[in-house]
Amino acid sequence: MKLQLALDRLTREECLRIAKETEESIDIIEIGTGVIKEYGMAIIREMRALFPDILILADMKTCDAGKHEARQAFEAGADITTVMAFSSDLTIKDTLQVAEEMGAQIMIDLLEVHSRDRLAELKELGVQLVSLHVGKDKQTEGKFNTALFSLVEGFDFEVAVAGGINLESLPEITTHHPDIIIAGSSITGAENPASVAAEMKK
Ligand SMILES: O=C(CO)[C@H](O)[C@H](O)COP(=O)(O)O
Repeated sequence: MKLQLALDRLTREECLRIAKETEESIDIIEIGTGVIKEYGMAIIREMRALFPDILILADMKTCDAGKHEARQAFEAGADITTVMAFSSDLTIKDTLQVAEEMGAQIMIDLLEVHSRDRLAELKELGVQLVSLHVGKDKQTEGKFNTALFSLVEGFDFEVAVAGGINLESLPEITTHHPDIIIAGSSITGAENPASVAAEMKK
């Protein structure tokens, strides 16, 4: 089970500091969508240079122009980039093709997707990695809960989970054996990010 640190709504300096403080406990550094909007591909390049041995995920949340955006992220040094599950099948196919060509990976973000039919279509398209995700705004109505695993039950996907996950909710979530736990604000907003990340990893 990998731990992915989501760096969202932070300055460049905060991203670098928190990644440095937590690097021993994390397997994947996620450059959040808002951070990419602020700093562009430059921050992915910078993180790649600073953390050559940690996987980097660019949370591009691509929903169109898939080939171009996937290439952009991978050329900047990302190992994984995200594509929205509601995107056209053509977009998903194109990004999977670019990932294969470049030896990288696509994570399909299931944000607001509730239909298992769509999961079957994603499987058919060749998707391997999906993320069950309760968005930031939706978290005001409730954070990630284990009932959400029913969407992917019976499908052979690698599964990441995200949406306000913290030390309190983690033990129940891990009983479902997701492949990747994504934690953002519970680490980045903590007084001591390194100790929360270490505790989560443990
Ligand atoms: O993709 C995201 C927001 O769209 C976040 O990376 C994800 O939700 C994890 O952050 P948090 O633990 O703060 O919810």
